Amino acid sequence: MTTNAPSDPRRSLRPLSRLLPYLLKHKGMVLAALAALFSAAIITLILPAAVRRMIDSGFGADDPALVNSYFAVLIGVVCALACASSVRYFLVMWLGERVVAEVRADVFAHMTRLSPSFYDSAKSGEILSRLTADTTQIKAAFGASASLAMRNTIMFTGASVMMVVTSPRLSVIVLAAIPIILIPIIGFGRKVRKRSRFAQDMLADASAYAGEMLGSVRTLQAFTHESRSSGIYRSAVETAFTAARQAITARAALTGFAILVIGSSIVAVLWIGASDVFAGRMTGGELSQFLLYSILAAGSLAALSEVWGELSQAAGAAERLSELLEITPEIRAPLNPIPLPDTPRGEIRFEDMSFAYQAAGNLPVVQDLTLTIAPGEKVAVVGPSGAGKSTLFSLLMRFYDPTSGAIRMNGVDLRDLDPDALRRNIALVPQDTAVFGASIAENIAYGLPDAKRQDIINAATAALASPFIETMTNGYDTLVGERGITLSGGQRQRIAIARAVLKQAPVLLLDEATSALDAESEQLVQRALDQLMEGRTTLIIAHRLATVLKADRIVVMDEGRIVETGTHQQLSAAGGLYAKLADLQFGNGKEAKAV
Ligand SMILES: Nc1ncnc2c1ncn2[C@@H]1O[C@H](COP(=O)(O)OP(=O)(O)OP(=O)(O)O)[C@@H](O)[C@H]1O
Repeated sequence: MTTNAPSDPRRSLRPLSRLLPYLLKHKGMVLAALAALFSAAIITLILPAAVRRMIDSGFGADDPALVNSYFAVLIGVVCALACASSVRYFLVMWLGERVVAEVRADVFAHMTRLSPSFYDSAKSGEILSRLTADTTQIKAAFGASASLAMRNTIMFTGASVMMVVTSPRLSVIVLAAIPIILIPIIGFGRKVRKRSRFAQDMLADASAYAGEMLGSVRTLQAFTHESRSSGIYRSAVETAFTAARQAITARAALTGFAILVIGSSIVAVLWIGASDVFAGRMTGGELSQFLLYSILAAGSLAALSEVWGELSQAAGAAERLSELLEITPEIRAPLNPIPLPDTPRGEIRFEDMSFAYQAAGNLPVVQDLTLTIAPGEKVAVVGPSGAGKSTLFSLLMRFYDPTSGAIRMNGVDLRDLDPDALRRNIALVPQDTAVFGASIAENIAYGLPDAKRQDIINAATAALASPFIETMTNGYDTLVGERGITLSGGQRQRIAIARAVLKQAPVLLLDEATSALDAESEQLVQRALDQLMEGRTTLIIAHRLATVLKADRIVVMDEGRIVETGTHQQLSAAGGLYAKLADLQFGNGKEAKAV
């Protein structure tokens, strides 16, 4: 995956424009926020002028009544400022939260649609870090930094103009200090950005590592890997800390420098201004007004330097998210998909098909495979480990497209079908059953969330899962741990079979569906599966040949090719690979006949 390389020069804020459509969905709120932003800035800019008039006309004229009325107006101005600022804060933060909620939901929805080939090489921990850490940065940018940037730009421009209007002479001193501050800000800022991006990359890697390790905590402990894992994580976190420390050092130096230059220029202004007041070249009120404007201008400039760093970090985050959103799923529905009939017959044809996984360097895994499976036929696929059996199932589900040749269902090339429609017609019992941290009933109804409770119970009964479910504290409403950790392998497998029973699809794919069951349960579940297979096109992968004896046909695969086909008797008699496998398991096939 192309990720956030620290050397990547992401200085521009352009990636943030990718988020504009999200903002534009809430035009009313954006306009209201801008109005509040401008009002607050303008009111703040009015304040110094009001102070000057109060000093010059009130104190200067020695008129307490005037001073009182000025104070009353000032309180009104402060109230308006308070209202505008709190409305601004609410609207801007609301927009930040809203945009991020929508970006997160869109990125997740997009990720669920990416083909399995993407996940063959992607790190899920790293993607999670983008979904959480990067979106949080964007929230900060939209919620606070963008509004701060706008507010401070308005304030800086307004205060600078007002300074020149108030005293062009003193303005020269303050404005001369600006380049002295800006030049190091740009230099330091670049360093800050580079180091903090690096710190984030290291943290993302560390989170990916932590996610993987904690997800397999039993293996970690079984192999006493605790200290090593902790050490690896600690050193990643330490590297992130070092990078963050360098960024902080640069930022601290920058802050000190900015305060020194700004403070000195203000003192200089005050000094020169005071002598101007003594000499009668300006009034005390004018000096106060100028001073307040220069403090506002300096404060805005300092805030802008800080915000700039945050905005460019957010731009980096937006870019990382855009990268994810720009990945197009390899498997997509065609523009005009051919509809499958309401009750498809379930005929499957592999036509001179070859396939290679990109992630495995395009080495052919299935080669020149031709096979037709009639509707309702039960075909067993056997062969040594790594022969390409599960890959056939993945291709049938259209998780991948063949490199050459075609696969057809009811005569239609899978690439001409909508993948959703295709998958609705296939029930898969995979090798590694995925059970989720939800209730047992929700897990069984995973493919059919609207299923009736009675249908769920019937499916569980058929899959022989009801006896263990009924002994659980809350029966079908019992929550299972994350990834079904609180269930045994056999229990998980029965949940998967119940799922397939509930789905009632015309094509059934069983990949080692009973491998985790004890002999007795296997026989019972097998009976349930026999019933389920009735009238359905079924492909069965099984290492235990006892499971495949009842198949209408057995296909033997080796190194991605079909090497034999026939019934158990025919293949045992042929003396090929199947006979060898059967011999190893049954001893001359004698016991096989007994099964
Ligand atoms: N997602 C993947 N990315 C890259 N290579 C893969 C992927 N899945 C499987 N392979 C490779 O493809 C080959 C066939 O794997 P497959 O799982 O289809 O074999 P199998 O016959 O089902 O094996 P088993 O009986 O052990 O399940 C193997 O060499 C495997 O390493």
